[in-house]
Formats: sequence, C-alpha cells, structure tokens
Amino acid sequence: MAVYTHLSADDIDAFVSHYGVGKLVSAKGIAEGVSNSNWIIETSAPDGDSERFILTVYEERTNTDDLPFFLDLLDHLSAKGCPVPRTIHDASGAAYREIEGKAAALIEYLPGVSIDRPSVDQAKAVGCALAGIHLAASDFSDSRVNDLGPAGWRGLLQQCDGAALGEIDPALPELVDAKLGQIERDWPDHLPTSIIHSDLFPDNVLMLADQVSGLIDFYFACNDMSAYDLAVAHVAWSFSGGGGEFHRDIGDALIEGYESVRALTDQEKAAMPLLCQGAAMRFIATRAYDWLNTPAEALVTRKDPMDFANRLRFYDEAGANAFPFVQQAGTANR
Ligand SMILES: Nc1ncnc2c1ncn2[C@@H]1O[C@H](COP(=O)(O)OP(=O)(O)OP(=O)(O)O)[C@@H](O)[C@H]1O
Ligand SMILES: N[C@@H](CCO)C(=O)O
Repeated sequence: MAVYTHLSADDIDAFVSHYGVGKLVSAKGIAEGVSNSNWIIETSAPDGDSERFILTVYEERTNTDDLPFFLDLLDHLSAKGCPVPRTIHDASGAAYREIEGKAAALIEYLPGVSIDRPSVDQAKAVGCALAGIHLAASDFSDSRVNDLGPAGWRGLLQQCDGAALGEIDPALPELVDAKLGQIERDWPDHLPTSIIHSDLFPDNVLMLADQVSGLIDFYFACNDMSAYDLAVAHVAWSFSGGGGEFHRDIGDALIEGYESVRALTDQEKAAMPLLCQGAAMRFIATRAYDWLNTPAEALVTRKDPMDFANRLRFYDEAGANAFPFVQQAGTANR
C-alpha cells in the first residue's frame, strides 16, 4: 500500500480549492506504489463535467529540491505530445504546494492499465514511447545527475554489509563481489546521453490495448546514457517467474520499437550486455537496501533482490546472444 500520509476530506478539499478545477467530489487512496502517497481525485466543474486527477504527496524518498526538475519535465514532455501526465498548476502558477508539511502536486489522470505480461506488440509500443521521450527531452533546459549510477549502487551495497546480504541469500555477497567491480571498471562513458526515465518497469506504463496511454513515475529521471534506459526496460520487461525465464521475443520487440524511433549506434549495441548487467545491479542494490532497512511493521511489500540476481547471471552468461544484433542459431526463448 502506498498512502503514508493521513489526509482528511477537508484537507483534500482545501488543497484542491487552490487549483480552479471545480469542487471535490471524491478522493480514494491508491494502494499501488511504494515511494509516495497517491490518491485519485474526482472534481466537478460548474457545468457539471467531472474530471479526475492524481494527488501525490511526496514522501522521504523524493527530494523536494528535485521537484521542479521532475514536474517541469512532465510538462515539457506532455507539451511535446508524449503520453506523460502534465502537472496542474495552482492559481499562483506553482506546480506544487504544501499539505501537512509535505510537498504535494496535482497531476493529470491518464487512462490505461499496467500490464504484467506484455505482448510483443505492447513491448514494441513501450520501446517506441521510450525513444520518444529521449528525443522530446533533447531541448529540456534543466538537468539532474543520476545518483543511482555505479557509485550509488556501491554506496547502497556497502551500507548492507556482506553478512546482511548473505541473510537475503547465501549466494548474493559472492555475486556482488564478482560483478560490481567489473561492471564499474567497464562502465561506458562515451555513449549518447539524454534525459532518461531510469525506472521504466511495467507498473510505470499504462496501456490501452496495444497503445501506451501513459508513462508515469518520473521520480528517478535524470541525465544519463539513453541506451542504459533501454537496458533498464529490457531487464524489467523481458523476464517472468522471478527472473528465471527470459522472453527473447519481448526483449527483441522492445529494441525493435525503440529503434523504429531512434537508431542505436554500433557502440550502444555492443554495450547492451554490460548495460543490462548494470541495470540488474542497480535493482539488486536498491532492493537489498530496502529489504534490510524496511521496518517490519511498514505496510509495504518488499521487492526481492534475487529476481535481479537471476537476471544479472543471465546477461553475464548470455552476453550478446540475448540481443537481436548478431545472427544466432537456435537461441529463441532461452
Ligand atoms: N497520472 C496518472 N494517471 C493514472 N494513474 C496514475 C497516475 N499516476 C499514478 N497513477 C496510479 O498510481 C499508482 C502509483 O503511482 P506511482 O507508481 O507513481 O507511485 P510511487 O509510489 O511513486 O511509485 P514506485 O512504487 O514505482 O516508486 C500507479 O500504479 C497508477 O495506478
Ligand atoms: N522499479 C523498482 C522500484 C523503484 O525503484 C523495483 O522494482 O525495484
């Protein structure tokens, strides 16, 4: 569940009254998500039309200093026609205001369903939408450093000492020891960069049939390698069963969709096996940290780091064979 902040109907009513979006009709807390508190808000305008919005209250994980970057980015991408929710501004023009001492924003509601098991056509559409935001953000004037790059993973993993990692799974300390230094050493520094989403998991994409109707949750967006963003999506979308089963058709479709909008360079293609291993390490690091630091009484379902340990091992072993860039024989659906 993700409603950490208690808001009364009067609190929400008072908040909404600053936005010129009509009268509050209903507000329901949203159970999905782990970082921030979210509600679906319905309002009615004087002409009787009703409208929906998302009210997000930013909790500890989102640094308020970064909000202008995140919220301006939503407005920029939405204005350029990307399927991204725009921010509703209050009567003074502000993109966020305070509620119960925390920053909060009213965001456009987008229709659609998050899907667990994408079809090939859906995966293509996701790749296409991802490349679309990379291109559309090229003239966005603000920037943000990726604090969850290799140095950030090491920082988080060092805070979980080896013994604690071993309590999650006896094989985890050895995997981290074997792979982290190697990924850091080989991490590319010359690939094309853009603003990236950096967390494009299925639960951050809304779909209507085969169309992407919404890309949401830009609260890890930053400047980094465009191909790393594609690697995150590849690692997040192409597996089922706790990361044990690789769906080659889905991985290939993501890349095909991406390349239908923005062609990858040869260097980006060559880097994909390493970028995917790095992406897997990123989610091992954040999940292991959260696993060990989430209080037992917290009403949040912890996410298993081992799902991404399995994916890291897969990319390590498969190398270039996990991607459609080289001719292969007999490697479908490994
Ligand atoms: N603009 C939107 N339009 C429609 N639904 C939305 C929108 N934004 C969020 N939601 C809904 O709210 C849920 C939680 O939102 P979100 O993923 O941003 O929460 P979070 O706690 O910040 O995320 P995370 O767990 O990935 O850190 C989503 O799964 C989706 O169902
Ligand atoms: N998408 C992430 C959570 C937010 O970083 C995960 O599944 O671990």
